[in-house]
Amino acid sequence: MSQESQSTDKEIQPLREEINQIDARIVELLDKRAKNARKIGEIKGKTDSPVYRPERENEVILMAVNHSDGTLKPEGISSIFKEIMSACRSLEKKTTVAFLGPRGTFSEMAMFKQFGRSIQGIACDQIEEVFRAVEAGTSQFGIVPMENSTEGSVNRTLDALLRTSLSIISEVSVPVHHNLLTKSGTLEGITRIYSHPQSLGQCVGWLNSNVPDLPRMSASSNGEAAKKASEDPTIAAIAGETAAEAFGLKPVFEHIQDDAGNRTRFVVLAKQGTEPSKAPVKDKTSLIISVPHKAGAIYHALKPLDYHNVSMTKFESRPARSGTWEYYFYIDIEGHCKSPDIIRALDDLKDECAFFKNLGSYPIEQDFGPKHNTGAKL
Ligand SMILES: O=C(O)C(=O)C[C@]1(C(=O)O)C=C[C@@H](O)C=C1
Repeated sequence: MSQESQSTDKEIQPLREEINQIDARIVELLDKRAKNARKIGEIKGKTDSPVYRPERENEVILMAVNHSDGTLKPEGISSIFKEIMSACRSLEKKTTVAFLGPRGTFSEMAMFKQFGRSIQGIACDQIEEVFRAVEAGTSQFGIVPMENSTEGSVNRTLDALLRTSLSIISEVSVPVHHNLLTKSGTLEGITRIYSHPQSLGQCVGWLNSNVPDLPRMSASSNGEAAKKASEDPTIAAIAGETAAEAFGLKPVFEHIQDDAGNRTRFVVLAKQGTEPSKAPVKDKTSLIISVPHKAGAIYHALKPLDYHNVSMTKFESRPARSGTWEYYFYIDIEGHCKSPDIIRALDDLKDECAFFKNLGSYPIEQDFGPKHNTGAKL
């Protein structure tokens, strides 16, 4: 060992010793925390109340972020606490989550971001299968893509939401970076490109400029496309890094999505509902409505929101498929459906609607940008 590295080691050693002591203390506290969670689980078991409480988890994360002196980044604290709560939750009850598989999809990434790693993921082939798994009780929760910042809404999810008896209980978004992947890491011998239609749409500009002659084929998921590419050297796939790792593919080109800030928002489905979040965490409520086929109907339907001072954060239409140019409107409003002002607004809104469905209330995803601080304390 050189003299230089000996002196570096001498300087590092006391800091490592201190880290060892801190880690021992952290583990003691984590065990103590886990024992409390286990007790909470026993109490919940007596009344059959839901173990997973997204509104409480958001509150815990927000308090932890605000307690920090800023040395650790908010997103770092958030992911540490997600994993702590995931491990604690697993002592209360095993968490099962259905997602759009196979492994390596952005749905899987969103699932781990929301629930942590101490869960059992159940890979489904189709979005509708995720709904069915939760409805049938094969899985406690399901996670489905709702909208993408480049391509807009995921229509199969919107259609399945119309029919389901499940509620939306939380939302989570992940950055979506696409790569062009092959077995060899080159385009030699490649005759076609597979991906999910949404992903092909998110990369259309890049594909037109760089590989205009390669036919684009639709796959049920990016993971499925990656699987195909791993089995056939004439196929390239558009998928993320995790799919590349899962199926042993190499990138030919990285970050080929047309928008560098490309993100997908996912929603979590369950049979259970949620309770209103504690301030400063805010809730939103998702609704589907249709209005009578007459002039000014949508204007009259939305008037109660204005009257009760309720903010609308999303408004989107989808054909009712009745062949009569009628539409379902997918609406998000701020607030929880159990809070008095929202109850009043929704009562008035229902009176104006031909169809009304409350998809559920859930905590608004927290954005841990660099300047984040809401004042909540541990
Ligand atoms: O507070 C609760 O209800 C708990 O069960 C504890 C806990 C946690 O680890 O903090 C675990 C699971 C829930 O989703 C929320 C929080």
